[in-house]
Amino acid sequence: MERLPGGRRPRLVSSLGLGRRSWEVTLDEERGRLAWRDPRPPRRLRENCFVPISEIIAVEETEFNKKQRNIGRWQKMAKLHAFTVYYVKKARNHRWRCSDVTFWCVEEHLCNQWIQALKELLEMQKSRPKQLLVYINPYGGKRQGKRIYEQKVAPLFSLASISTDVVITEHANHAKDNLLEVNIYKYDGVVCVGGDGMFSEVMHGLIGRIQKDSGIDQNNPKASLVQCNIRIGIIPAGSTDCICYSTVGISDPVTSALHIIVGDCQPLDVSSVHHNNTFLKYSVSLLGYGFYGDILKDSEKKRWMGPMRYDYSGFKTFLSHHYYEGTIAYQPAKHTHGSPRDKESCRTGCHICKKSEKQLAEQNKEHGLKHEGGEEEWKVIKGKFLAINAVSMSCACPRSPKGLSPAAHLADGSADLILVRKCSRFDFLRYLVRHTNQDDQFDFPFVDVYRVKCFQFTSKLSEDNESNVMDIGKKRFGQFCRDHPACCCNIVNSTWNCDGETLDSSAIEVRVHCQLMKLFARGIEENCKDEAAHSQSSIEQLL
Ligand SMILES: Nc1ncnc2c1ncn2[C@@H]1O[C@H](COP(=O)(O)OP(=O)(O)OP(=O)(O)O)[C@@H](O)[C@H]1O
Ligand SMILES: CCCCCCCCCCCCC/C=C/[C@@H](O)[C@H](CO)NC(C)=O
Ligand SMILES: [Ca+2]
Repeated sequence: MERLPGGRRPRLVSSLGLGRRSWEVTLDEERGRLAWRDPRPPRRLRENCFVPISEIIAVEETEFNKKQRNIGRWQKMAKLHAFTVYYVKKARNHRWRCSDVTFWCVEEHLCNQWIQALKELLEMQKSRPKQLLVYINPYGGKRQGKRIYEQKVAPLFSLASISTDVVITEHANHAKDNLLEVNIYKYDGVVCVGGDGMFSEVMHGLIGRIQKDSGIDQNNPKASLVQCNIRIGIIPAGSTDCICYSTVGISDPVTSALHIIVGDCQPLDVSSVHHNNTFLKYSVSLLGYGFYGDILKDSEKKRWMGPMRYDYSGFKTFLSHHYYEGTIAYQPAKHTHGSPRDKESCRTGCHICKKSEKQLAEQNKEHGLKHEGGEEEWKVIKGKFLAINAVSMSCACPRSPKGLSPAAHLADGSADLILVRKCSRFDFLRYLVRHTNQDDQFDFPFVDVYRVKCFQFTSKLSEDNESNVMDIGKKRFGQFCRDHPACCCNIVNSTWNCDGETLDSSAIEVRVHCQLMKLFARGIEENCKDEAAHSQSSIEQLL
């Protein structure tokens, strides 16, 4: 396409065949879309059909006769030339699918002009990945990771001309260790096929590698960590897939692959967890002590059950009704404008996360990598708790579509700290059930929620018994109590559930790092079936 003054491109408008009819097709670079309309539509179809260029997956020359149905006299009169545009079609519940439309014409030159113009525009989509490093956990979830990748994802990557290096993991920590060695900088992103645990591995590998290459000591809980700009894509094939669900709105491999192909980018908060100046773990979803820690600990022994293990251990843990005593100290997140009791949730283009992004940029400009603002007031809470949950995102998942904290933000630099105090089994059940319906799960006298930027937790046991000798006794006592399932006493420690991995230390120090990493996602889109998809479906009815 020739350029107009100022580098602008003209619109490319042609009359092209689509099905049996002739359509007016427009490639409008300024509006960023490919549109087609029937110049003489029946009354019920006076719509313009369009696809945003940013959601076109690929364009290919098409061998017309193989692909098309009989289009009547045109086919007999001349050799036809055709091209197919593959694009994202948005279905219900945030599901994306790859759809296609084939246009034809008699002139070869016109067909080539269209293919070239579309390819040039796709080349200009700079955020799209060209080379990806893929890790597949063959044992996650229902052990379908390899099949899902090969059958549903690889063909889409190949259609979009993305080249991949694929590693099928052979043991736990394979991906993490590998990321510390390989030349990660030649890739535009890393994809993990598996569940939250697999994502956590890849995230630890990437963040750890960036800190190592930048000379940052991860053991220092006050260090300002260096942001990781290599995006991670999640192809869900795990048991909970909470991180995928909370950032895309659905756990569906094809939808996630398409978000990777179009080059989406969603920044994500990451919490660091330390104990005594020793780095333990990073977390992006749930850090849970008590109920979720106990479920995880029990379910790890039942991995052979697959995703069902969480239901089994969940029921068992609910019946055991253990509570734990301890002290929590936290610093409120004063920089962010939202509250955990907001009615609005974090959605694509969220203005609260955008404000945090701006603040972060200003802060980095002023202070470089030096950590600031550590001396604000701490609030202290002591008590007996059934659950202590800190979530950096909503933690929505198929079991709980609004999540543990429905108004938590993906990238605002804060976590929601949820304290569920000792209450009756019946009340705790009411609290749990509210995760599955529209009622407010924070509207109970025994539940408190705070938006925090950091917190510390020490169990009563760690406070009381600090010496090694006492530690041995404590472990023995713990064993004793576990041997009597009917006992609900609080003299044992729970474990922390850190994004689905257990942490044995019950005294921890947690800090949220605003937007430390990025995903191939765009957050959850507002739940309306968009105009383009609507028009596309009417077109399909017509063809
Ligand atoms: N080849 C392997 N063999 C054994 N374990 C592996 C292998 N590859 C990865 N892992 C480990 O398996 C753990 C669980 O995997 P993954 O998260 O994919 O599935 P899941 O636990 O079923 O799902 P979720 O985390 O969503 O509940 C990860 O923590 C990862 O370290
Ligand atoms: C009787 C009805 C009870 C319904 C209880 C529903 C509550 C479900 C909430 C699930 C939240 C899961 C948060 C995600 C945690 C993940 O990090 C982790 C690893 O995948 N998964 C689990 C289960 O720990
Ligand atoms: Ca957050």
